[in-house]
Amino acid sequence: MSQTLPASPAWLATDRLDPAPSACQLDWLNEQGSLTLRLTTLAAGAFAVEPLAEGWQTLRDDECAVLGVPAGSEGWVREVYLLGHGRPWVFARSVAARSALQRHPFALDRLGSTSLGHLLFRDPAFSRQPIEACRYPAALLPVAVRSDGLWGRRSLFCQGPLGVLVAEVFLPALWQADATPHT
Ligand SMILES: C=C(O[C@@H]1C=C(C(=O)O)C=C[C@H]1O)C(=O)O
Repeated sequence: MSQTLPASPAWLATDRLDPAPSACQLDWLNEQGSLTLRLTTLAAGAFAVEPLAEGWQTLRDDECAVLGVPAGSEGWVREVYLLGHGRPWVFARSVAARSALQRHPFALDRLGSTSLGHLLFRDPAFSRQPIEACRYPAALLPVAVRSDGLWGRRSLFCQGPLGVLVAEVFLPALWQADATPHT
């Protein structure tokens, strides 16, 4: 029996999404600044990063394509929840190719509950490529937050030949929080 592979996200420029997200969702999808900073503001400081899984894995084909490495390449994978008031608001998966990290060390594996954003937005040498978005395949989410049709985005942060691909999936609890700011 053939093994069914998890769906691969269909990433598109955010102005090509059809049907289009709501204006609020598009505003978040297109956020050019640090998501950590924006979430911290929305949470009035009650923000945290919860690491879920970290380690060397075979990267997905769509990740290898963006990182410019052969399909089936290994890389460091960091999956986290970004929490507001202790609730998961965003699921994030950040990856970098082993071949690039061996040449250009980057503390992706030593962050723990420190936000990756502090590294990427601190050093001006990191440039961000255009943001893409998709309805993120539920099968690629942690079971606890698995749901069809959630909006996800990804962008590649580059520092010379080092690329860090960051994907963020916006969870329903964020839309509730954004609609009703915490009192
Ligand atoms: C890129 C950023 O870093 C955030 C922090 C992450 C982490 O700590 O793993 C992952 C995704 C990002 O939303 C950011 O703050 O914009």
